[in-house]
Amino acid sequence: MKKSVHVVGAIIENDHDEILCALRGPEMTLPNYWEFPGGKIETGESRNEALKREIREELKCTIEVFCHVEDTTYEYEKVIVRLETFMCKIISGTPSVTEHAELKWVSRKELNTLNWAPADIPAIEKLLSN
Ligand SMILES: Nc1nc2c([nH]c(=O)n2[C@H]2C[C@H](O)[C@@H](COP(=O)(O)OP(=O)(O)OP(=O)(O)O)O2)c(=O)[nH]1
Ligand SMILES: [Mg+2]
Repeated sequence: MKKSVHVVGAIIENDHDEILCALRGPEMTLPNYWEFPGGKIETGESRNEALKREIREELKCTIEVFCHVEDTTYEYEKVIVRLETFMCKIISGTPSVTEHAELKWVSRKELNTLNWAPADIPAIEKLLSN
């Protein structure tokens, strides 16, 4: 049976209506796709706790988590991913690259110019339409 993972992704928006997009590296699973920073929820963690921990680990900054945006399940070749995304704001620190190949701030209307991981498409559509 295929492995299932439950993942939280942070849609981090700044004061210029730009969203922080992260490029997965060539050695990661789903290489060279853009995603929202975040990762798998660990046992006993809430989604909020998992998101804050992942962002501390991956971007070295602290966020506040706001509204839930999307809940999508996507079946990849080897894994089934349930991705839940939340609007977030940075409350301290500046995002720095630790695991990703690149981080960039992209305006909402230009989000569709990036090659997003398939599980992210419903969230991207929502962000484009708001
Ligand atoms: N963080 C994150 N993961 C995503 C997104 N879209 C999407 O399909 N994924 C997939 C990629 C991975 O297969 C899985 C978990 O992501 P992850 O790579 O951040 O978690 P991890 O470090 O614990 O996992 P791994 O690379 O060791 O497999 O979810 C997204 O927007 N953000
Ligand atoms: Mg991650």
